[in-house]
Amino acid sequence: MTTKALIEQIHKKKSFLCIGLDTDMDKIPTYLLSEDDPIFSFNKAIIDATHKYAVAYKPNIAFYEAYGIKGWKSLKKTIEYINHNYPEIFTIADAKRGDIGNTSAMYAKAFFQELAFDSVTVAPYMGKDSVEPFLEFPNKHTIMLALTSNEGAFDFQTLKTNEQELYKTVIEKSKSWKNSDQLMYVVGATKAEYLGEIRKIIPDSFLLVPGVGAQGGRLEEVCKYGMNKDVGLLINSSRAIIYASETSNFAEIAAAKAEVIQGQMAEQLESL
Ligand SMILES: O=C(O)c1cc(=O)[nH]c(=O)n1[C@@H]1O[C@H](COP(=O)(O)O)[C@@H](O)[C@H]1O
Repeated sequence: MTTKALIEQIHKKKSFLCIGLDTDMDKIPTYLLSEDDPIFSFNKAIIDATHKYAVAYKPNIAFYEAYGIKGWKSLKKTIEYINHNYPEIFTIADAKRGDIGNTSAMYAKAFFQELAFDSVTVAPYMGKDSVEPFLEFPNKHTIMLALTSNEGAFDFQTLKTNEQELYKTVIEKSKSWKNSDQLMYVVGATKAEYLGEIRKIIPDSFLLVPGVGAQGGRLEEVCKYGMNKDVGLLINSSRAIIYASETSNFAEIAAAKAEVIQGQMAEQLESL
């Protein structure tokens, strides 16, 4: 999907909500466990109920890998279901990959070709040649960890190297990489106060912002510092939406949660 198509969808739906499909067998309603593929059944119900309010879905690959072959099958069915039924939706494989070049090329093939995601998250620790293979795929996007939402972000990412914080150096360097216009960046909603500084380095890039809801990040603050003329934000919420209820009408309740967030996003878009 092109960035232009993503922006159009955001304006059409008045939403920049990404729903995280962190689907955990221990958390889904127990009556689903007797189904053939409980993870897919749960995802399908959530997607059908919430797609009006969301522009992106982000399955976190760990939640699928944890169940081995069955989990991979559920993941494949989920991405195929979205691509077939809701082709306007932007899809993110949250895999946090990155390795030496020929290995990264295989990760890229797995998520962009075999599974046909629009984007994949990568960790930048191994540098340029570990990220560039992901950037070889036209109209696919590579979402690089910049400043993450967790406490451990302060262990390395904010340490000063060459007079500035490491995360700033990482973002700056990545701008010189081949096809860097296909890069997006992860910035945690819990780090909203850093967004002003980040926007000075990458005013035009899209940011994936996880950490609202269960981790305590605030939508208004993220928009205040992070929004650009094209919106430039995909704000993710996983647990606070998909596990809003354990009852049989879990999908409706998830949709109601998503609708509230979409309403707040529509207000923010009015100020653009
Ligand atoms: O790359 C991510 O998506 C990510 C980066 C980050 O800094 N923090 C973060 O929470 N995430 C992911 O975003 C999701 C957040 O889930 P909730 O806290 O349940 O909304 C999880 O899938 C995390 O793995």
